[in-house]
Amino acid sequence: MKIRVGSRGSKLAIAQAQIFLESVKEKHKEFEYEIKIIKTTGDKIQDVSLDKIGDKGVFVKEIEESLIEGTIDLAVHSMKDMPSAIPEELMFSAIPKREDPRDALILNYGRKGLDELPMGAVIATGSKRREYQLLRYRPDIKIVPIRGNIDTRIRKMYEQNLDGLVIAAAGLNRLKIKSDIKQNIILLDEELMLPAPAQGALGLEIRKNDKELDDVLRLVEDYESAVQIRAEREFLKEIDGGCHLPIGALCKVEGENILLVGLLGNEDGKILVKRKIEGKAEDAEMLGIKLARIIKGEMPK
Ligand SMILES: NCc1[nH]cc(CCC(=O)O)c1CC(=O)O
Repeated sequence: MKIRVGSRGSKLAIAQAQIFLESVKEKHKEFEYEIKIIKTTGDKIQDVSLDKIGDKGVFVKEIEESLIEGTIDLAVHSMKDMPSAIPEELMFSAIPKREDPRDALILNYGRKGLDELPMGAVIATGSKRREYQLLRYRPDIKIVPIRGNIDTRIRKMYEQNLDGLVIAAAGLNRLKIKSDIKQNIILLDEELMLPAPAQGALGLEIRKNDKELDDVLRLVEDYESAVQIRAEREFLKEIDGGCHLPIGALCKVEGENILLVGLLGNEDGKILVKRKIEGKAEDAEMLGIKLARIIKGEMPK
């Protein structure tokens, strides 16, 4: 079978589609694919901050239209960029093994670590979740906004002589970006920096009626990743926040049990509520909803 796969044109989008598709080929010898690049609204508008151009849908709308029209059969997305609701005609297939969910800090030349940064050091991020959690740990740090794909962000760090940049470890790993003489990459512990719901996971979007493709993709399902994503995405959906609020979630699986940590803050970051819940893996969705309700109940009106 030959599958037409839609992907955004960024290096990261193409790399993660290829890495994933090669892993399917290993399990299913007859599997063949071609990648079609689709330019989304989010890719076209590069100079506007994301909270101003609308919801998460800006990176997926054109790709979903191609799926529905039938010009592609599969879209490989970063699950964390996916809105809670997808079109009726479509569904997510299997959840493959998740990359490292943590955030990483890329430090410019000579900077040793977060604790060693001088007072008033300048760190770039466009995410409220990253900004406010970093400020909790180091209130003296100055946060500046940044946009663009991973290479562009790193280039801007050098050009503007910033001290560092927060970015998803998954993206760095997939693009094989490592520490070197010019930059030092450190992973941020989830205690300090709770990741975005589903960070590091892929969302495999297909047509609901494409049973044949769904069966093939099920070969690469990863049980633990699937449970984590169910809990974290259900938490996100119930929080119903939008990208102007800091929202984080991370689920850990221990056999049949899970531990889910969730975070919600207000717009200016003065309030950050972080709580956890434990239970059975089979109740992942319900626990996500329950935790979201607990946290929302603690937010001042
Ligand atoms: N928001 C953009 C985006 N979408 C997915 C990733 C990284 C890969 C992933 O989390 O799956 C990134 C870059 C980042 O957040 O630093």
